[in-house]
Amino acid sequence: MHLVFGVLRHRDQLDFLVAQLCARPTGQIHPWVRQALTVGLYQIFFLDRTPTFAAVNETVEALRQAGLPKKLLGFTNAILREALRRKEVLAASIIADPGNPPLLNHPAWLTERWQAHFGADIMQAICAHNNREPILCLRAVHAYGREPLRHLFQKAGLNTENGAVAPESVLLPDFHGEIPSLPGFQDGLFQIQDQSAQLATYLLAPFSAGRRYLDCCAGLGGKTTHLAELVSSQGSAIMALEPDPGRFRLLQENLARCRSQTTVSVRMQTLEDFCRSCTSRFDAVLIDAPCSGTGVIGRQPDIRWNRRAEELPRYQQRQRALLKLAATLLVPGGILVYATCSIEPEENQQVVAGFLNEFPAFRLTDCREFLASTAHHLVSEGFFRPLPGRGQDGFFAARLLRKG
Ligand SMILES: C[S@@+](CC[C@H](N)C(=O)[O-])C[C@H]1O[C@@H](n2cnc3c(N)ncnc32)[C@H](O)[C@@H]1O
Repeated sequence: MHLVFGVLRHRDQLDFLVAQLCARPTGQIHPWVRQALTVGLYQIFFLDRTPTFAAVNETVEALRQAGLPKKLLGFTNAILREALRRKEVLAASIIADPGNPPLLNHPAWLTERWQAHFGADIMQAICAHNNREPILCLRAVHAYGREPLRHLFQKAGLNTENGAVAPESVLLPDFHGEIPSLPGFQDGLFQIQDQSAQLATYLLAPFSAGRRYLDCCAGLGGKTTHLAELVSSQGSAIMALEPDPGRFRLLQENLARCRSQTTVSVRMQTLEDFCRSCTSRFDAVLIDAPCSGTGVIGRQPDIRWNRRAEELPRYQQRQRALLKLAATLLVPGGILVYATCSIEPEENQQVVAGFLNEFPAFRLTDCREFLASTAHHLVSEGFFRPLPGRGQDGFFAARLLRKG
């Protein structure tokens, strides 16, 4: 997984190296050889824990096991050895080549739109962030607390940091192991959750007694479990929907691990199906909508290569439909939080603007009031919209109030 993700995070640079090292045009190289070369070159140029002879031998061996002819094995071997000979000069050329545009390892349609929306410097900072290995970010459960959790990790020899923006967040910058091996996992002392996602749940405030909450797109339950910790257990109830069977199973597991006192009911259902039979109304509804995921490309590096600009209107259409449905489930005075892990205005501000136009009974409230002061700089025009950065994913949330 590390090798595959690494290749996806450095694809432009690796393709550039292949082009420098092979006399024939890249398009004419056998596709398996080309892919194997990028995996070998990734280890040679970006990893210091793989001995170079192993990177060469294992790459050639992988192609041998795939049944490729000897001639192609020899070709691969020769290219990788040539890369070792010219490593220093080539390494310098992929970092900064003054005569050429920087190799950003993102498709042009994304870098061009980010440059247009945020300017060249921020676009390059987002790409640089997405090209680094992400830092593991956890949310300490409310009842246990962040400092005791850090203490527990420190006793196990783990290096930890407080996240800069979310009050319950703990970063583990050097940890690359199995999550269940972390102390406190089985006891439900933390959940894996990025800082931006952690902050989003606070927008569902108030958390007073006797309120009913609906999490329309619960996924693995990152926000559902957080909400279950934040709400008053006195008479409050949470309903969570997740139609995907695999995610639904993990949602149930995560809820069981979090051991909250609050009643959480779960349904393996779409919002559309739920609305058909639901007669109850809720005080707060969260719609964490399916989206392009351009805010989480650092964690899921394949997203940058798999998405297309033409897909954004389709996402928008679905998001508008889900938001409209969710709005029908609120009591007067209720709170509707719309969120995505996209940084594209089509999926965010445009969806909210279209909704407010169509539903004058709702108005936007300023997210700042509900977030810790450490996160106030992430709010603009009332929206919570952090860009990808250290220990923080790109995210969007709007808090809408149904007028009384
Ligand atoms: C962005 S993810 C949710 C992440 C989750 N809230 C969390 O905090 O971990 C969106 C989820 O919506 C679910 N989904 C997709 N279509 C849906 C629909 N029509 N109704 C309800 N959920 C849906 C997807 O299966 C996916 O798990």
